[in-house]
Amino acid sequence: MDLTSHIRTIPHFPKRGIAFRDITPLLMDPAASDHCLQMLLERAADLKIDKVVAIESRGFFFGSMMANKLNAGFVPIRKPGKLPYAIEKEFYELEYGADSVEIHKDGINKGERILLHDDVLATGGTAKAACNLIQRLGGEIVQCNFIMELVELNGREKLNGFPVESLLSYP
Ligand SMILES: O=P(O)(O)OC[C@H]1O[C@H](OP(=O)(O)OP(=O)(O)O)[C@H](O)[C@@H]1O
Ligand SMILES: Nc1ncnc2[nH]cnc12
Repeated sequence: MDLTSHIRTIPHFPKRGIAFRDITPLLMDPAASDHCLQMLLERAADLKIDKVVAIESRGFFFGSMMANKLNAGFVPIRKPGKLPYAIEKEFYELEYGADSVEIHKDGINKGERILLHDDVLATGGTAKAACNLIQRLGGEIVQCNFIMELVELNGREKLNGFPVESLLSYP
């Protein structure tokens, strides 16, 4: 199955010059979503994952599905001000703005094996900030896993030192 046919490109969203890669057609198609999930799981097979950590909001869809299938806990990394308990916070830049991300301090126990998931790896700013949070809490990042990477933005370089897997590559 060709997953790219379920990803829609919207020119100039959310800003002029950005080609937005939209996964909502993939989410609407159960067979394609299941195929995507199986491909993500294949890449995480035998890694003995304790927790899947996923990034708000588009990382939550397949992140929570993977956690369920891997019999792992699910931990959200959220935009600022959304998590109710004690947090760790990290600032980052992205392709079209700057922001910060937060995680609950009790989301990860020292030494736990972590799979980080998001839909898109672009500049890598968000994922790198997420990795910093995970490491601050003592988690071991065993894989950073994405549906797609936007190769020209070199996100992989920012995640230097972590194993990175993505299903699809876009310019
Ligand atoms: O590699 P980067 O340059 O950091 O960009 C990638 C991030 O940008 C998008 O999220 P966005 O901030 O648009 O939020 P959303 O998932 O809530 O739509 C995407 O889902 C990643 O989280
Ligand atoms: N071009 C893009 N499309 C979808 N999500 C993104 N996150 C960062 N850049 C993006």
